[in-house]
Amino acid sequence: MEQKLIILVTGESCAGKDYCANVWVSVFTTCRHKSLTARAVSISDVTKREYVAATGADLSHLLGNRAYKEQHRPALTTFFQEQVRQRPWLPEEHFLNLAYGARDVNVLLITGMRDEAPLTAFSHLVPDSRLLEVRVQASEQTRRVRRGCHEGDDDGDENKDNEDSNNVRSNLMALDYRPSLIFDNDKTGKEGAKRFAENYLLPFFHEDLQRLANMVRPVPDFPRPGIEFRHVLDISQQPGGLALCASLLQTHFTGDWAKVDAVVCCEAGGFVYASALALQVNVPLVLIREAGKLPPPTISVIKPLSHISSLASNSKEKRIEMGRDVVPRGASVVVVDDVLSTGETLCAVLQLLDEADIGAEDVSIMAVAEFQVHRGRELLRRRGFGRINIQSLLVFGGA
Ligand SMILES: O=P(O)(O)OC[C@H]1O[C@H](OP(=O)(O)OP(=O)(O)O)[C@H](O)[C@@H]1O
Ligand SMILES: Nc1ncnc2[nH]cnc12
Repeated sequence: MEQKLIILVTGESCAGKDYCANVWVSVFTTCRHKSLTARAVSISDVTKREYVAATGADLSHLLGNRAYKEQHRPALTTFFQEQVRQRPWLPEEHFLNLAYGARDVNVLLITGMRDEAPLTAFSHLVPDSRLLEVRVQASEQTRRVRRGCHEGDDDGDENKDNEDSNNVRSNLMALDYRPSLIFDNDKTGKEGAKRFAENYLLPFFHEDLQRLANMVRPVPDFPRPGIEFRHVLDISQQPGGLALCASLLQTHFTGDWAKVDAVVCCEAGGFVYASALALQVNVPLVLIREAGKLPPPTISVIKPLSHISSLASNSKEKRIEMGRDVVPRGASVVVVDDVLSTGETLCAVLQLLDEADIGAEDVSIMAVAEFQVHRGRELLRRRGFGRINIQSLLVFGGA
């Protein structure tokens, strides 16, 4: 079976999360190039069921009747908070229950999420699936209108009171993390949502991406017993591999190449794909090397070992460097690497860019392959780089 795609559909109340999720289900299931199955579910329904079991409230009213739900909202919120206090792993449990329950479909869309940065919080739990967060946005005015006219249209969000009384949270700029994709849902009707899915969601099932994944062979017990190594660099050693990878990096980038001043990469793996991409998009490279290899003036930072290098070597860390004046201040850059696993390498690169006065707001990251189980995104967020757009062409499970 195809790799499963799990889409967390987030956004403010009445932005149209459930509406969009259902439109996107129909785009997947009616796709002419591929036979795909898809389902949308709300993660907050589980809490509602547990609330009903504990209080005797009416489930069907709670799921479908807005007025009834409004009446129960404060109690529901308190109930959920108390549940999480007693069982801190509840959000993870709920998420996993939905993921396991959807083993039969190619695409699972989850609405009703309350978690901050849910991709960072959950992706390691489903390391074999690709997890995306799509944030649905609409203006305050549109949301107010929708709240009035979508009688009975439940968007599964018990946190409405908090959100609506707090305009800071309602501003995407105020989010301290970056969703994978943002859909502007101000216009009425399905057309915009459909086009969005065709342009940004269906490409994850394109045969070229599958062809790229097939070029990465698994190598058992390397560099240590029990590790299934994925030879990501081997893509470049196969006929057409480098060109395919560069072209997918170019087309999957959600930013605008015309606004990118440099492609930044770190030796050795990063050099390979970044060079091919830079050639294709006609943007200069910025090369980060191990200390002592570049002529002065340089700036440098300590880089802890990557996950795979820490398995293969006894040393602890090294120093990496880049030319001090190669990136003009205020430039926009895309960092390209072959692998994202623990995120230590990317953190060091971002620190180096920071030293060069390139702020996180001017950086995007593209990795050829991500190993979600090592929680690289979580590390980046903890180190203050959570608002950077990170895109990975391939996602692999395993150690
Ligand atoms: O997220 P991380 O755990 O940091 O892993 C990712 C890094 O691992 C590999 O590099 P490595 O430092 O092993 O050296 P190489 O590129 O020379 O193979 C790869 O090229 C990435 O840069
Ligand atoms: N299994 C794996 N194969 C290749 N690179 C990795 N980095 C982290 N885990 C890896």
